[in-house]
Amino acid sequence: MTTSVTGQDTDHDDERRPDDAPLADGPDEPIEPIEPVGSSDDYTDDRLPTPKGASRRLLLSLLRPHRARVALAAVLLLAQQAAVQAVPLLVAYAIDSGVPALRDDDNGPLIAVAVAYLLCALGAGVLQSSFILVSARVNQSVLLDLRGRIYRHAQALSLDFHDRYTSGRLISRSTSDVQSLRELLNEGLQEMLLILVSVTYIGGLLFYLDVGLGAAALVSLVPLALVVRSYRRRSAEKFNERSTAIAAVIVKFTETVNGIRPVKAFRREKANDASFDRLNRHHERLNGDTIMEMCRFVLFTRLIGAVAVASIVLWGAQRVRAGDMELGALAAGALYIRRLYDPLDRFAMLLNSYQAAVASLHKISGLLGQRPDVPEPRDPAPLPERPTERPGREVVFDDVRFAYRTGGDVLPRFRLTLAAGETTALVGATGAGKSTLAKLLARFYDPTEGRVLLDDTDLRRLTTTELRRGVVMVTQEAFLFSGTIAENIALGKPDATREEIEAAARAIGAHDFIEELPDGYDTDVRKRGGRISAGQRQLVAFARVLLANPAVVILDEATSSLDIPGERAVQDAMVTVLRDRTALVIAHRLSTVEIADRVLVMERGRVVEDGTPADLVAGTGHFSELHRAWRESLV
Ligand SMILES: Nc1ncnc2c1ncn2[C@@H]1O[C@H](COP(=O)(O)OP(=O)(O)OP(=O)(O)O)[C@@H](O)[C@H]1O
Repeated sequence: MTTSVTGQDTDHDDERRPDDAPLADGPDEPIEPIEPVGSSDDYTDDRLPTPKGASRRLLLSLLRPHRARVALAAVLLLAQQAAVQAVPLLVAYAIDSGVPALRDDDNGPLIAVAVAYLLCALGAGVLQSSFILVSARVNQSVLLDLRGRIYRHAQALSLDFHDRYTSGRLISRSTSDVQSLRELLNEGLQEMLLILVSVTYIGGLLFYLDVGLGAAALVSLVPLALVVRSYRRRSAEKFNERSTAIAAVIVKFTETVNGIRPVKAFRREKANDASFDRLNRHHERLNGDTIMEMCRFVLFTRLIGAVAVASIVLWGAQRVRAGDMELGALAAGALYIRRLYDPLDRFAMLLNSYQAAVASLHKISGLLGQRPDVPEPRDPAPLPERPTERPGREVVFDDVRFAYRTGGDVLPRFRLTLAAGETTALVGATGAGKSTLAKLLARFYDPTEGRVLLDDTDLRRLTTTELRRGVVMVTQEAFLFSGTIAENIALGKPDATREEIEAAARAIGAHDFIEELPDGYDTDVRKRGGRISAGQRQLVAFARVLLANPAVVILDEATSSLDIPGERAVQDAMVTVLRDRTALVIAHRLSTVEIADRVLVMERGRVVEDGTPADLVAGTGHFSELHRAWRESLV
């Protein structure tokens, strides 16, 4: 998708969006190459090449700023578990010492046990709430940071990436994938830690009560560990597939909503229903698979747990009878062993959310690992001062060759100079390479070979800010962002005053219609009454450019003709925008070509005719033919 100052998608998007083409290595990067994470990107299964350990590194980098809170949460958790796990010990003490003392009329030990119990229960409650509070703060910050990172990164990635990855997938990353991480962090991780800490405590306490009991419990954990391992392995793949499947559902949904006009125009509703239904069912089927895996896991762990508890209690009873163990120790031991196995069902659920989160984190880290094909320079060069005596800047395509990732050369090697301050019209059949040439000048892509120079400075050496100050592209259908008309114009210069905004609108001829809107410049473009026509949107986009005041402007003229009064207004505005700049116009109208200083006719990626409009009309080439046809169509 090609976005510009107007934020609009240029043509061809739909043809290039599909994920089905295998992608070759990225273009050469002569200046400051950044190692791409991977070269063969298979987007069909929604996975980007992710280096080993990337998810872990991502999680650590998210947690690092909250080290102190994480440490505090760990201490709170350890203390809370110490309080919780002291209870069976108190029971053992009550049975073995409290009850015999009571028989001797000494109720002191039992009262001590009761007080200790109360303190433990109270302490555990307070510690647990503090733990929840501290960890919730960490989780919130982590998720906030992660969503922000995804958004910033998505904006920073090149058009080439967006052409292939689709907006639906990006939405899926920042919604359902972040959500599954949220579920893990908010509930899953806390409980998992709780279980792990409690299992460690219980193990230690069982050994303390009786070495035999401890050893028996430890042995019973071996089959359990095997079952957990096998479940993790089997379900990991299922979760990955499920997360891919939900992304496909979201992709289909956003594609339909984004393309609702063609959907209706071509009566695609039924066909879309069918394919959406297929994707939806596929996702549900995978969901069912993950639930089956969990059922299997619960069944096995329950079985192992029941057998282990029964065997240990029977064996312990024998030892009590033989006088090898105190009754209190057996009672406490039985309580501990139950506590050891009780949370296992929960553990299965937690493993589920853990697996889902791992799959999501993997995908997110794959996305965040992508490097822009059009990177920021490490050694930026400033643009030279604009000489006052001449407007615009000189543009040179210096031995440029260009191929998209997916095919052969679209622009074979060429050299082209656009003189400062001149308006050049690009004409040619569809697919000739006009937009590609324009996109190279806007640095939406970098040349495969050669350089694009702006006043002798390679575009690759300009920072984004400097580049956008120097070159602005306006695409066919001006896109308005949510906000007011004034805000939309001010995109060209965020610190512009209201006077400057109005002056730009006046110069473009947009002031009158803006004043007639319900709230004038403060009309919200997404609200009722704020809807404006295609021609008016163009005018707003032109006012934006005028305010941005770039040295070079690239214009992709709308192919569809506007109504005549509208066209006149747009045409006049265009002349204003082009004045005193170097301009490259992908021209679809004769009137536009006629105001150009120079016309380039393109055919299969090459410039086949080059001259002033008058020269070319007088000649015998393609342009004179085109010109004749144009003239005839106007009669
Ligand atoms: N992102 C892309 N990935 C792969 N191929 C592309 C991409 N964009 C354009 N192409 C191909 O490059 C060639 C030139 O396309 P380009 O859009 O530059 O033509 P154009 O002259 O601007 O056409 P139109 O007048 O229809 O806009 C076409 O064959 C097109 O299919």
